[in-house]
Amino acid sequence: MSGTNNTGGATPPHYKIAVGSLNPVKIDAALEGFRSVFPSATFSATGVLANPGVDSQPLSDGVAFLGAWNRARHVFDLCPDANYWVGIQGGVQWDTYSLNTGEGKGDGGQLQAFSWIVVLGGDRGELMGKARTATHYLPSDMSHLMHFGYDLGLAHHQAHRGIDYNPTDGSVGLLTHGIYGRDESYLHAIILALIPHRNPTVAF
Ligand SMILES: O=P(O)(O)OP(=O)(O)OP(=O)(O)OC[C@H]1O[C@@H](n2cnc3c(O)ncnc32)[C@H](O)[C@@H]1O
Repeated sequence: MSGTNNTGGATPPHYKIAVGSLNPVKIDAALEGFRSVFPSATFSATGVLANPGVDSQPLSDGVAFLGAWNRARHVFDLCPDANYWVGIQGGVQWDTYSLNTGEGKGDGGQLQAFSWIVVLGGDRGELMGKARTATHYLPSDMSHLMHFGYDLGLAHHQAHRGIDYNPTDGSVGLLTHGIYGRDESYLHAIILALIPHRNPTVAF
């Protein structure tokens, strides 16, 4: 993939990333993550509508991971000419360590919010990296609403009427007053999910 440019220097290799989402925050985070992990290459990223194969609001760690994996596999099928395939899936899970209820599950417990990221590479998508974003806890009024079927965005809207989150900051950005946004949380996890790709001779 490398050649020479008209100044005589080597042209850096270019790689295509296919992201299983039309959400610009996810696509931009994936692109930025690849660029920071592989600074001597160039990248372009395309978002594609991929099927997570799970509920739109996953309620467990495992289902959220499955959503990320399904998105990555689906975008692999849809974009065979890409070099990397990325699935990002948000989810929530009842805290098993909650001291509030002693049960840590169901209404009255605390909800953790996070996303899973799966990055596939290799000719057949056989090289997989995965990572979970940082976790934050949702306020109890939101957890209550989500217990009754609201998704995260709707629960925010309902619980904090008048203070809508912006898509880039997301839930975590609203709750940290803009110190740590959804974009940054995706970026950090993309970098971690690229560890096997950055170290292809190491077994994970
Ligand atoms: O278009 P896709 O890729 O599906 O992106 P999404 O924004 O819907 O995000 P996810 O499917 O990954 O997240 C699952 C649910 O959680 C919601 N969600 C995820 N992150 C959020 C955040 O930071 N703030 C508010 N809602 C969020 C989202 O709207 C979904 O209903």
